[in-house]
This record gives sequence, C-alpha cells and structure tokens, in this order.
Amino acid sequence: MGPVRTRTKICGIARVEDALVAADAGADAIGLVFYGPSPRAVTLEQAVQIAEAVPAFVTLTGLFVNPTRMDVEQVLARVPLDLLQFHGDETQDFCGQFHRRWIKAVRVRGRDDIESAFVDWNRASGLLVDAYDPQRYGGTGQSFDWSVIPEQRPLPLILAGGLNSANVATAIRQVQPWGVDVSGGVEASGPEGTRKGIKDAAKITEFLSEVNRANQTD
Ligand SMILES: O=C(O)c1ccccc1NCC(=O)[C@H](O)[C@H](O)COP(=O)(O)O
Repeated sequence: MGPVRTRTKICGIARVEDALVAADAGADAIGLVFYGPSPRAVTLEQAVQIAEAVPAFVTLTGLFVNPTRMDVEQVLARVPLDLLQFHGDETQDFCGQFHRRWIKAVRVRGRDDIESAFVDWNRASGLLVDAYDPQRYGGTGQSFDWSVIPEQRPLPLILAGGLNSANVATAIRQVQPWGVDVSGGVEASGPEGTRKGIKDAAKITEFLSEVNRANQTD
C-alpha cells in the first residue's frame, strides 16, 4: 500500500508563468536546474524571480550536479530553496552541510542500484530514481523497467524518468511511489522534440489530473 496521495514535482521550470501554472494546478514542488550544461538551467536572476512568485506550500527545489560548496552557497544566498536535489557523485556529508533537506537522484540500471542507494544515502529525505544514461545526469525523458524497484523502501521513493500523462497513472498503480517527478513529459513541443525549459500548461494540468485519478481509483 502506497501513500494516500502521490506527491508531485514539476522539474526543469525556467519561467515564472510555468511555475504559477504548476502551483495552480496542484503541484507539490517545482524544480530549478542549477547545472550550466543543461538546456533547462536557470540563471540566478531567473531563479530569484521564480522564487518570489511561488506561493507558500509549494516546495522550491534546486537541482545540482557535482557542485562545489561555494556553488550551492551562492545560490542559497539569493534563492530561498526549500530542498536540494543532487544528481552527481556528491557524498552524504557534502549534501548535508547546507542546513536544507536534500534528496539524492540515482540512475537505475537494475535493482542493485536502488538497494545500495538506500544504504549509501540513508540520510536523504528521499531517493529519486531515474533512467540510466551514461552521458547525462537526468532530464533524459527516458523511462526504465519499474519492476526492478523493490517493495521495501527505507526512504520515500520518488519515481522519475520519461513520465507523462499517458503513463503516470500506470506508474503509480505499479510502483506506489511516494512521489512522481516530471520534466520533459510536460514540456512544449518543438520541431526537434520538446522545447527544453518551456512548459506546456495543458500538459502540466493533464499530468496532475492523471495523478489525482490514479490516487482516487486505488
Ligand atoms: O533536466 C535536466 O536537464 C537535468 C540535467 C542534469 C541533471 C538533472 C536534470 N533534470 C532532472 C529532472 O528533470 C528530473 O528530476 C528527472 O530527470 C525527470 O526528467 P524527465 O525524464 O525529462 O521527466
């Protein structure tokens, strides 16, 4: 039996209007990418504007990939993040030094990756499981074999990777995660796939409606 309600995070937000759509549609959290190489990376100025616009009770999350301590501190000095999300090869001590709750993202090749992550990251506030891509740390739009996810979970499990409104209800019924995380699946369409960092309001609303539907039909 999973949580009574699946928590939701809309990730890779880069515009105030997308943050407000996500909040109005009921998202529990939004994610800002502080990783320069990402096409969804935000500047500090963008992040400050989004943070000022986000209403209470929506968890403002900052994503990092192998940052230095100063990188994170410089963001926190300007942007009031509620939660940190680490995607790289950081250590637990590194992640825990900022006086913020934090979660760890792991790229999953098989069940062992998740089971060892529950041990290695036992001080995290949650474990985000995402598709494995050797070249990219996250935001790939790819899903993975959910059947490798163990039922025993010492930490809240957040399912990510290739979710969209067509598959999220199935994912919730099958995996019973604490939360779900989406980025590419709610982005606007463009000539070469999705427009990274530009969300589609209708896709966000549909995604969150599907989560609600799955929760009601459990
Ligand atoms: O979005 C990025 O470009 C990114 C780059 C480096 C690390 C993490 C990144 N994003 C993380 C996420 O957006 C999500 O947590 C997750 O990977 C889901 O993405 P998607 O498969 O596109 O739904």
